[in-house]
Amino acid sequence: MPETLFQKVWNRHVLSTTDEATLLYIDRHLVHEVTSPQAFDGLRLAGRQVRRKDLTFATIDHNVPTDDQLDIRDLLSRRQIETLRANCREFGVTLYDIKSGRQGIVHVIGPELGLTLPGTTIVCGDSHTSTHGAFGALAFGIGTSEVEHVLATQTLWQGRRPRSLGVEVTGTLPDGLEPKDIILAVIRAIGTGGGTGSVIEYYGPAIRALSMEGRMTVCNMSIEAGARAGLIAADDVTFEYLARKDRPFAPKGKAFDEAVADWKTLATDPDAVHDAHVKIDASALVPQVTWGTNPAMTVDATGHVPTLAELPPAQRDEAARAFQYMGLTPGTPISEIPIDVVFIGSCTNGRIEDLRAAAHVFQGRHVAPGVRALVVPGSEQVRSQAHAEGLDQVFLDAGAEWRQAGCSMCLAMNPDRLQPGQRAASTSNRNFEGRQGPGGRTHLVSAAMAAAAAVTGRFTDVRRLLAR
Ligand SMILES: CC(C)[C@H](C(=O)O)[C@@H](O)C(=O)O
Ligand code: SF4
Repeated sequence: MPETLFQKVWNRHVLSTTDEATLLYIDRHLVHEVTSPQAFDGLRLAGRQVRRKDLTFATIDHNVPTDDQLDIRDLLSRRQIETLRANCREFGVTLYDIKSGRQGIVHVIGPELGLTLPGTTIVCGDSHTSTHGAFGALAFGIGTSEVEHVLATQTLWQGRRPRSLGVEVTGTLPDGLEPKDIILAVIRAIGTGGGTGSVIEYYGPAIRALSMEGRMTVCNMSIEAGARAGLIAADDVTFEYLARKDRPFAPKGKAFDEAVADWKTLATDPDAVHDAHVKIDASALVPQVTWGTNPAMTVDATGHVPTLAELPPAQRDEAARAFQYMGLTPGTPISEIPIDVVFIGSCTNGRIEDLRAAAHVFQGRHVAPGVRALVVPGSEQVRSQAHAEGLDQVFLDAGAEWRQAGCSMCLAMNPDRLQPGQRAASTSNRNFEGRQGPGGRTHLVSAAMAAAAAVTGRFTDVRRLLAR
């Protein structure tokens, strides 16, 4: 019976099934400071240990300040960080702490460490765990009580097996466009509920042409389409990434070759069918900008804020609320919307290729007067790589702030926030009301588009800047 990649990985991990549920074996458990304290408390109360310390890895990302990581003034943040440290010590879990050289956003460091491997199951108390699916791993977010269950047993109960949604991306992504534009276009096409109950597999020539960084950007936002996870079959790009010498947990030598032979068997069989299928032509895309308060409220950078008449009746109420919250007049050209803040970072776009794309635009230009631009590497490794390439100097010369690693302004859980009413061009993944700070207004874009907004003070089709 032909199988999809998702079915193959799922089936490999089934330990037992009942009529309604399946017990899955978990290969890797990633942990951060926000969703783990109660899980460790639960273990302590029950007198249990972490079952597989060797498969459990923690870092600090959401609460860490990015101007000076060591200066944690917010009491709740400090307590959460100290609690994670104490829990990792007590339970013997490896922690990639601030200044370890390996700290960073959990979804950025997992792949860097070689923890994220094809065909594995990966969970974390965090919705954007879908990022790791870029390696052909079945990776998804879990709640805190499930974190406790995985800590104690290295297994996880799941309901019925999710459906498989095939998202085929054909053609070639035009110059100036980025993987972020692909995933925004996908969510725009299928809606924030388009992936509900499904695991999305992305495939097709435009996906094959992406680097691992780009594939992670795409899989990262699967959750914003309502999907349980996103997946891309591993190929030579994946194997090359995992073969690099700084991936301590990836198999080495003969074990690596054997693993590759196995990983190659995990692609979706030619005759396998997905439960549903969507096709997007990357060649026809232009840079994407969200205008509203969910990631499907997206338009072309060359377009305008929709008018109510242009929207289907079922979407009009939500749109009217979004116009108001976002302080936007329907019909306004996107290129006429001024911005106050630019945030380049997050587990969506805080990797080295994103910083390169931003630096390419910043090079020889300056942040527009009155605009604040933050560039925040997703990890300490990304930060040192950026230094090695001189990107930090490009950002600083352009008048942007060059920060330390963390979630930063992706969400308002640390000092990096929008002020009420401020409008941001942001490379992150969520734009609901207050996401980047109470009253803050978020427009999601690619790193190149964010940099273009920074230097022009408004949304500017980055292709116009690069064409000069
Ligand atoms: C804090 C955490 C639970 C949350 C998530 O699960 O996604 C955060 O990472 C986010 O992006 O909103
Ligand atoms: S960068 Fe943003 S989306 Fe990613 S884990 Fe941190 S808060 Fe969540």
